[in-house]
Amino acid sequence: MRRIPKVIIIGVKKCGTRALLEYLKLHPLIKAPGPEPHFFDRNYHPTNDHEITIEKTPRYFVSQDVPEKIYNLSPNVKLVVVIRDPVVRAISDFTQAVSKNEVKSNQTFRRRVLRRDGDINTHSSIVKTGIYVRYLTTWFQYFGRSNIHIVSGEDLIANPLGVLETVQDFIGVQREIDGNLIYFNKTRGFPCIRMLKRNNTAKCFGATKGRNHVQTDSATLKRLYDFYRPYNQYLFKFMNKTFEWNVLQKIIN
Ligand SMILES: Nc1ncnc2c1ncn2[C@@H]1O[C@H](COP(=O)(O)OS(=O)(=O)O)[C@@H](OP(=O)(O)O)[C@H]1O
Repeated sequence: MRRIPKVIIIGVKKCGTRALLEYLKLHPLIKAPGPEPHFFDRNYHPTNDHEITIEKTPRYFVSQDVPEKIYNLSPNVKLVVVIRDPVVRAISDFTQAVSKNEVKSNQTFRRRVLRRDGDINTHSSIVKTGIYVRYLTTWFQYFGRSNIHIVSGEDLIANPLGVLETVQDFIGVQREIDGNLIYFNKTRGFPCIRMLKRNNTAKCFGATKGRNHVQTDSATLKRLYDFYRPYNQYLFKFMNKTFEWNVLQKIIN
């Protein structure tokens, strides 16, 4: 029988999708073909699989045609979305672009997210991606609330085991991820995975995860927080849940 993934981490870019995928792979029944197989955009071929196949492709979240494509193939698929403070997400996204040399040398975070007149550049994907509620409403229209699970990226770092319990319940598998395998690594400042098969050596995520962010000024941060606030409030109402997105608040006050 030909199968497509039963669970998809659809995003959001720079919110912790890779960590979540790696943790879930510790479950004996959960298999992932690769970190980002791009099943629904580049490699649109259903595959054979007898286990719970999971894939993560953060671009799906913001791709207009993907919700319908997935729905037409698999209306009951379970979707997981990781979201974090959209201002921090934007900085993380820009930091990645800088490190990949995708940013001109005179480009700063401020210039990327603000227009010359000081208004928010709503055409920038770095800004748009953080308007989570705009994309989520489409996903909810197709898949309904019961098939979409929203994870806090901040909780995923602070309490990975707690998050994983809720995700395993959502996926419908027994809670079999061994909590001893995930531990907080002080040097990295993030949780890492203990590799039993490799003498308990640590598997931390590469330098592209949890890196130092580019610096930005408090006025830009304030503009962004003001911009996202109404969208966030709408999102919290929509989800019936609130996230504490104020880590940078002390800088702007
Ligand atoms: N355990 C662990 N180790 C390292 N990093 C962790 C971990 N858990 C969550 N995170 C956060 O994941 C952020 C990267 O998100 P993604 O994996 O979704 O990025 S990507 O879109 O796939 O490029 C990354 O963002 P930055 O800190 O901005 O680099 C991390 O904050």
